[in-house]
Amino acid sequence: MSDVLLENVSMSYGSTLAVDNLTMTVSDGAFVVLLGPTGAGKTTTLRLISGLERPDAGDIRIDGRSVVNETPAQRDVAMVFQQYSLYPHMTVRENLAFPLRSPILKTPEDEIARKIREVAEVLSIPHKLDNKATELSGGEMQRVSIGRALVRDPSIYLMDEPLSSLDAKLRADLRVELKRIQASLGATMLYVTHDQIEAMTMATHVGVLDEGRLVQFGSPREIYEDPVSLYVAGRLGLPRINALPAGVFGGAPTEAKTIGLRPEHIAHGEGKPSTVSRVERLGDQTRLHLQLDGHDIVTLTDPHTDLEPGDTVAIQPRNALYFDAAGARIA
Ligand SMILES: Nc1ncnc2c1ncn2[C@@H]1O[C@H](COP(=O)(O)OP(=O)(O)OP(=O)(O)O)[C@@H](O)[C@H]1O
Repeated sequence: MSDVLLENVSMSYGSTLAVDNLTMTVSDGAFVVLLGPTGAGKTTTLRLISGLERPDAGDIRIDGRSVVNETPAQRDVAMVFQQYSLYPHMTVRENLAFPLRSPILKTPEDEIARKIREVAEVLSIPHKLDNKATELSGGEMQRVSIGRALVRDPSIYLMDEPLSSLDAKLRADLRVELKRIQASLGATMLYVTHDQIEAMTMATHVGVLDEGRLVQFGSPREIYEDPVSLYVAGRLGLPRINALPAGVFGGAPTEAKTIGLRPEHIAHGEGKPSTVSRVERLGDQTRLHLQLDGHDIVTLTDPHTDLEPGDTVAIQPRNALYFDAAGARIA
């Protein structure tokens, strides 16, 4: 596996600047998750590294070697797309073997057989190896797509929401399995997801993109606890961080325009009276929707709470984050 470095990389589609002067290192063995809303440039970043797109400016290095003039095959990256992309006329076994038989890798047949067995086991598809790709369910096809990357030992795995089309149980199982495989292989991974749990549990580092720019890079915990802006604070955490006018509870720094309160950073029992507007019981947690001076707030409460809409709850902030008028963090 390898270090992958993007250095001042920019790329436009026509007049749309998709990636804007992006500098980022994916270190050997790191699991980097890219976060950002739709259109932020996540997929384009993966396509630039894989060689499916060429940067207009900047350099991309794999293990110190500039790869911008190399073909995707020469770069030796493995990409998994959100939508499976299998060869429909081939069996699962042939699909998995395909990348290993490339003229560049030329893997011996006994090793191909061993790798296919291993990967099929991990992905729970050994009984499907002789099926045609078209004879699989959507979830099975996506597992084969992931398997096609995992049979290889590329310089980096690039995965674009690989689990998003799977059902909840399979997604949870494969999340744990992918993380285990990555850690045990010491694989370098760049992974796009909108899933909060995947980002928090799989990533060693999170990169937050905003309109093609990297606005923060750090451990999931840093991004969650110490965001540089309101935009970054809104990318991690479910329910999302509450953003309210800075003065609602008093005591805000003078420059502050907005107070950011994560659901778990709202203490109940003392402070300003708020009105319960909705109680959402999710089983393991109960979300409390509150109204305070005309603002909606979402917080968490005891799963067995007796609170009902119309009740009054006194609340006060604990560990608030403050942001200025431009959304930059000031405290
Ligand atoms: N083939 C294309 N032609 C023209 N514009 C494109 C093309 N692909 C992407 N774009 C534009 O480039 C920008 C970045 O797109 P990109 O797909 O990288 O975003 P993303 O963060 O991956 O979004 P999503 O979460 O929806 O996948 C967007 O404004 C998008 O509309």
